[in-house]
Amino acid sequence: MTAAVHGVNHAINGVTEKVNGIHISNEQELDALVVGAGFGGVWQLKRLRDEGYNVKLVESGTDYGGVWYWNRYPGARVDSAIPHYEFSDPLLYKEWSWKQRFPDSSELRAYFTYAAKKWDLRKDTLFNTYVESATWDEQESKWTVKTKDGPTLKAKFLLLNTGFAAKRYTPDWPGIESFKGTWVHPSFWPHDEPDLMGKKVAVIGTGSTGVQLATDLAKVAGHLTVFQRTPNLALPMRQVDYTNGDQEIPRPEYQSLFDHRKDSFSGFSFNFVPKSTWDDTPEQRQEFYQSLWDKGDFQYWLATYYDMLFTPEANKEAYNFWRDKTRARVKNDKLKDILAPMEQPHAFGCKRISLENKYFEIFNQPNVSLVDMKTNPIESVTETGIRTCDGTVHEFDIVICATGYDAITGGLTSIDIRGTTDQTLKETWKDGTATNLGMSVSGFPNMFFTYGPQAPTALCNGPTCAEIQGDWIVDVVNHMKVKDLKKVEVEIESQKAWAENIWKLANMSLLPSTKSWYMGDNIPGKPREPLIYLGGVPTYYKTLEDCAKEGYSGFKLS
Ligand SMILES: Cc1cc2nc3c(=O)[nH]c(=O)nc-3n(C[C@H](O)[C@H](O)[C@H](O)COP(=O)(O)OP(=O)(O)OC[C@H]3O[C@@H](n4cnc5c(N)ncnc54)[C@H](O)[C@@H]3O)c2cc1C
Repeated sequence: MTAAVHGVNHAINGVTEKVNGIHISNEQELDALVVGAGFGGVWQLKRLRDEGYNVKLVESGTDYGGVWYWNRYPGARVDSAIPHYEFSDPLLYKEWSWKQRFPDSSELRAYFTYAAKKWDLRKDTLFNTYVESATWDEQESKWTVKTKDGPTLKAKFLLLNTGFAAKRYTPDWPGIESFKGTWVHPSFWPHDEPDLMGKKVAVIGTGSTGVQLATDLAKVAGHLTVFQRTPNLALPMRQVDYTNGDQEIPRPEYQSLFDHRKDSFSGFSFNFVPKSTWDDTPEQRQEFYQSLWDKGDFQYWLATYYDMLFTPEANKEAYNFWRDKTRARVKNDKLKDILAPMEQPHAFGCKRISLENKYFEIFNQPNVSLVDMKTNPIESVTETGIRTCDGTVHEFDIVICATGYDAITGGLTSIDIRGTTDQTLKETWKDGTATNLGMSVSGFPNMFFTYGPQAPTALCNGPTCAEIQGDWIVDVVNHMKVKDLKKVEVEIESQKAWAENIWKLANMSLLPSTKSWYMGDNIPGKPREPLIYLGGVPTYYKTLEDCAKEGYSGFKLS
């Protein structure tokens, strides 16, 4: 018996059928099931297969790329410069050439297609396959994983690479369903590009996505209205086109660069300088800030004085430089005060810093206006547009709701995961997240995740995290095989110690002083807690290494 879902046939009751062109039997038993086809999942599928395991990858989308599969909105591009933002395998990087220093979403998708071909991944990948639930079977020491309208799979290891952005968030403004125009979350951007030329367009939200969208749409929209709740302290990107095929960093230097990503606080090849803001004279400081500013990338954020994220005065100094630079780019005094206020709105760098390409200049255009949601919030959505609290109805053909995600934990808690008790992961984390090493949870044996809570995650370059965490997970799997073990489980005491460490590090920084998704603030009812490990990649890497050397201390192996 077969059933067709999204044009895909799958097996029911144990009959082997073809899913996405690959043979899969219901309740097929695997060494590992990898969920998610972004950097994390793809790296693990490749590594585990190289080690000879029987492994499959399932992905709810129809192709590789993870966030770059979903995010096709105008202007979507990565803020991590290449070659940092790619896999470290010479088989890939020796032949792949990028067109730009910060590639756009379509180029990143092309890169994933190339990687999938080189690594021959498709034969072990099931697309259109959303994991709904996973249940631990204590007798068998295996996970039973159910997919929506698809096969059920059994695996010794459940490896979740569901990313930080799998659960979209739209505020529940009254009347959204009554809007007669197009309402879209940018990560569900239609594959058939809508024609926005001359249209009345709203972009709600000025996170990284909002900034990128607004910059691009200001060029085509008849009128663009940007709704800003919080100023984005965005930095100049300094894009470079590699039109002649020459990449900025020569290929022979790549391997060393990849090897040293783990030595950088944020997984790139730069670090905070071992100098306080006040070690320099005011003139030296201006010169140093300017040099970082000119380099573009995240350097003004993550290659600056070491005390910038930790002391309010140092942070304010960094803000003031940013503010003066930015205000000089905006002509209208009122808009200057909304976009780059004289008074620092929040700690610099404690919300995700975005990179921009002439974003602030769009507000000098006659077809662009800005609504300050701090003083004039959205009250409701009408048939024709958005009503703000001052009573104005702003009319739109299309509203792009760039309001982000239930970030970092939402993708994991959306799956009904039950471990050694009947309590789901969502219930387990109801009052706060608890993990060991930001990769595993007590009561959920043989389950690991990457780019999740209590790890460097959003403060770390994506591929760096994917490889560091993925390699560590593969080592655990190998260790279990060599020692003929069935079950690896977090000890509750090590989990408690890790949570304390997360808070301790966060409290040393300015992070808790700022409302952001790093602290769970953007989702009503979400516990307020640091979702990110602030010790930096080198310390995190060493902690993982030590844990492995000590025979996986903090874990019970049986
Ligand atoms: C708009 C945007 C811009 C970003 N820019 C940067 C940047 O500049 N630099 C940087 O380092 N990082 C950036 N990131 C972070 C980015 O998430 C990482 O760089 C990297 O892509 C993480 O890879 P991943 O494999 O962990 O997750 P993802 O790329 O998010 O992939 C996860 C995949 O899992 C799938 N999935 C989720 N749940 C299920 C389920 N239940 N069943 C089946 N499949 C599922 C999803 O469909 C998705 O394809 C950005 C993220 C976003 C959203």
